[in-house]
Amino acid sequence: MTALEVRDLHLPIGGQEILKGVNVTVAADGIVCILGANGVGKTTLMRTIGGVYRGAQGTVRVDGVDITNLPSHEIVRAGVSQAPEGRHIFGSMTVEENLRIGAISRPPGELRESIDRVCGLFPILRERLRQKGGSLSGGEQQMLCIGRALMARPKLLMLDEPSLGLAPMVVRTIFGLLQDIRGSGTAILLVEQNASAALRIADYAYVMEGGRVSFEGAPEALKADERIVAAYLGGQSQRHRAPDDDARA
Ligand SMILES: Nc1ncnc2c1ncn2[C@@H]1O[C@H](COP(=O)(O)OP(=O)(O)OP(=O)(O)O)[C@@H](O)[C@H]1O
Repeated sequence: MTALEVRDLHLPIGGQEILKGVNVTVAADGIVCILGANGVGKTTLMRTIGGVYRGAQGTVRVDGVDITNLPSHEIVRAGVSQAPEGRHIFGSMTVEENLRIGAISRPPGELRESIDRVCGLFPILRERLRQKGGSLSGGEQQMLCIGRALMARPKLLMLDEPSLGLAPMVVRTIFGLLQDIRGSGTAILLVEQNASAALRIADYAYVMEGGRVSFEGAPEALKADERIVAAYLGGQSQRHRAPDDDARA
């Protein structure tokens, strides 16, 4: 089963084609990452899938259902949630109120159980439920952002740069939790500048350049490609690594 199938997706903005025929697939239990330099269309791809940008050509299917160009609230109902870049937590609202906003598309009777599920994944949020969102640390705010997206019980969770501005240890914790989320039945599409961290948890990756996918494959294939390593992984390809390099990383 596929959680997401994007076929030949084109998106014009202001007369300029920003997405130029993108194909991406995420399996129902998959973690897929999208790498690429600034301005190549990664965020635009997520926003087009999520219905923030409309007027696309091509198709976007979620769990087999065509959601191309639907309004974003219908796309949330179809099973797609986003944790956007910059987190966009409501700082003057409590953690619980932030979580409730994420459940707006769901029946009210589910609310308590959904909060429990999210707090099961992120126990620190349970301790902070009555605190204001703005009082949380950066890592906790990222957890709240992901938790809020999970309140909609998505089939597909899209994350845009979740590691941005976070210490390496916090990134490790959050990326570990993404593996738990996948294990709980939600597929993940991850846009990430921190390619090393993303490739550690992804099953498959796409590299975008100029609005197109320029390379795709399993993480091992990316790590073995000298051009990809030089551009995104800042060092030697796996073929040239010393045996103990991974232990030091
Ligand atoms: N609303 C918009 N209006 C005009 N141009 C836009 C708009 N959204 C995106 N673009 C342009 O589309 C291109 C791709 O932007 P996008 O934000 O998708 O890149 P990105 O790969 O996510 O990079 P970054 O990591 O810097 O966010 C850029 O040239 C950007 O200026």
